[in-house]
Amino acid sequence: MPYSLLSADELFTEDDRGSAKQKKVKIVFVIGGPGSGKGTQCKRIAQQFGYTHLSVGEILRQEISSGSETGSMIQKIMKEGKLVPSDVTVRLLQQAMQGINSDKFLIDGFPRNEENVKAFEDLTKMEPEFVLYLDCPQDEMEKRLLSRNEGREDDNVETIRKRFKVFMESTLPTIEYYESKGKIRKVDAGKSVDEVFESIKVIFSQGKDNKVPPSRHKCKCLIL
Ligand SMILES: Nc1ncnc2c1ncn2[C@@H]1O[C@H](COP(=O)(O)OP(=O)(O)OP(=O)(O)O)[C@@H](O)[C@H]1O
Ligand SMILES: Nc1ccn([C@@H]2O[C@H](COP(=O)(O)O)[C@@H](O)[C@H]2O)c(=O)n1
Ligand SMILES: [Mg+2]
Repeated sequence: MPYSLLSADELFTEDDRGSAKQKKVKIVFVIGGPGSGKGTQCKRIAQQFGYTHLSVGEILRQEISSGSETGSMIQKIMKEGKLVPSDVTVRLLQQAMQGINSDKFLIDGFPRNEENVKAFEDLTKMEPEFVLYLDCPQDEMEKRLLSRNEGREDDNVETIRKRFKVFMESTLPTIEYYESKGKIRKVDAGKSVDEVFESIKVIFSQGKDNKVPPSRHKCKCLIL
């Protein structure tokens, strides 16, 4: 089945179509290693700053729960700590976004690799306003995941280590790509939940365009 993503036309509301005005949808991506606190902080950001929080991992887990063939394919990949093909991920993300009437999306756990970035850019022709990067030491992330107790099949030492490897090899280059575009807003996520949120609040409070000086994350350029 061919997958399509939100087209520019689909981003018009009924009212907007009448007055030929485009609905401006603002997107913020939230990335960080497994257990860096993406879900925890996104809940707070959504509450305080009026964003719609979409966790891509959660969207994929819902597909698993639906019992579909795609769901069983996703389940196998997740158990291995690997990444789901981008056409599947982006289609499910699109469906979730289309089902919600919001102009501010906080997309948690996306993008995870170069393929995710490319699929999103190609299909939506949209870019995030900025990318929040939760930077956390690996030993702290591992400790958090091993005491999370939410019954996730991928929260075991073996899979956690694989997820760290995928983060280093596949996700860090996407951070470098957005850094080269001046879009990374990095926070130290190794502190307490309250302290991390204090740093995040500064970023989300910087005027309507969220224009804050980019963080000084050293990186190489990712050629897409
Ligand atoms: N700053 C923090 N200090 C201590 N514990 C935290 C902190 N942030 C989150 N936690 C806890 O760590 C665990 C992982 O947090 P969370 O689920 O938010 O991470 P995540 O980045 O979404 O992980 P994943 O990528 O696996 O979905 C949770 O049990 C959460 O309560
Ligand atoms: N863009 C993404 C996001 C997630 N996955 C898969 O889901 C797993 C869990 O994601 P969390 O954000 O909840 O940690 C992740 O390990 C991947 O298997 C993905 O493939 N692509
Ligand atoms: Mg999460």
